[in-house]
Amino acid sequence: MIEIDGLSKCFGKARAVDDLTVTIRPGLVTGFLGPNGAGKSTTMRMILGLDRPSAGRAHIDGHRYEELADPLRTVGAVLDARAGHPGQSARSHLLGVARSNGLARNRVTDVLETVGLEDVAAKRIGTFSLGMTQRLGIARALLGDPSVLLLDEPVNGLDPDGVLWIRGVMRTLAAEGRTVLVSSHLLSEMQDTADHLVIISRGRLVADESMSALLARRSAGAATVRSPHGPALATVLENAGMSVTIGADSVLQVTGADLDVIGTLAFDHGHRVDELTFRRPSLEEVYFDLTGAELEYTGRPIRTAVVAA
Ligand SMILES: Nc1ncnc2c1ncn2[C@@H]1O[C@H](COP(=O)(O)OP(=O)(O)OP(=O)(O)O)[C@@H](O)[C@H]1O
Repeated sequence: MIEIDGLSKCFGKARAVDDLTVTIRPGLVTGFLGPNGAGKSTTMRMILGLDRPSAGRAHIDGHRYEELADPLRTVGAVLDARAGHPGQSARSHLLGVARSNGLARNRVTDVLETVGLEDVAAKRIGTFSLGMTQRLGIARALLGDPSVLLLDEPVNGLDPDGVLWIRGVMRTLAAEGRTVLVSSHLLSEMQDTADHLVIISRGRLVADESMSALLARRSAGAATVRSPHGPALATVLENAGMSVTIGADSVLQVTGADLDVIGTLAFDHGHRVDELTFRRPSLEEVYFDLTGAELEYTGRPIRTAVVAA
């Protein structure tokens, strides 16, 4: 379990992480989402004792990272998959990490097998593809058989096979009862992988909810209403305080009410309804609903330079 309490980090006057309080529970894949610069990496670095908090604390299984007697046995992390000397083989790199952390040699064979690198264990790391490098990073994180895993953007640059593989690994680790915290800006990837989401924006917590609860938020979803009396029904619904847009073939998109309320109003006013469905918002829509107004870096149109003749 990771317990974060009032965690803050200032770089000069800038607050990268601002009074963050959240608990990351075991047995789940928790997605850690936020726009670029939201403070995800800084938070992970503070959990791992790589950055000193300006205020607050982060505990892993009840202890600050610095207090852990055998850190690798408690927490494994992949912050930057690149590690080790490019001329070293994967096996000798892992053996070195095992030796310097007092871990049994046979763990190296175990983790090489877990990540599917046994056949290339003797190859030099420098010749590895990005996917193999990510696998090696995960092997290193698993060496101590830790109960907590932190992965910073693990699918960055991976091909679909690699993405699928990492997704499977995370799900398996969580199913084994471990705490898995994975940061990403790939929302669609999180939608398929995470059980729970922690979303931050400008260093502040904006959501800490199960994936299903987050997607069930009605604010970003809309009801589709198809009726031969579209415009008249739209007026009825608007008069009841709902927000209605009329699309092609007079199909209505309605927000601000549950389906049964819409259906009852239509019935009471004598409007036949041929379709009444609720479209669940995608994670992307919910995410922008939550963070959109607070994006640190928003795109601006590129101006074409005008060169004076
Ligand atoms: N060492 C540092 N010195 C100064 N500012 C920093 C430092 N590290 C991070 N920051 C700033 O802190 C803020 C949070 O950065 P951080 O890398 O934690 O965000 P992030 O959510 O991981 O972003 P990304 O998705 O782009 O990796 C940013 O404004 C960043 O510029």
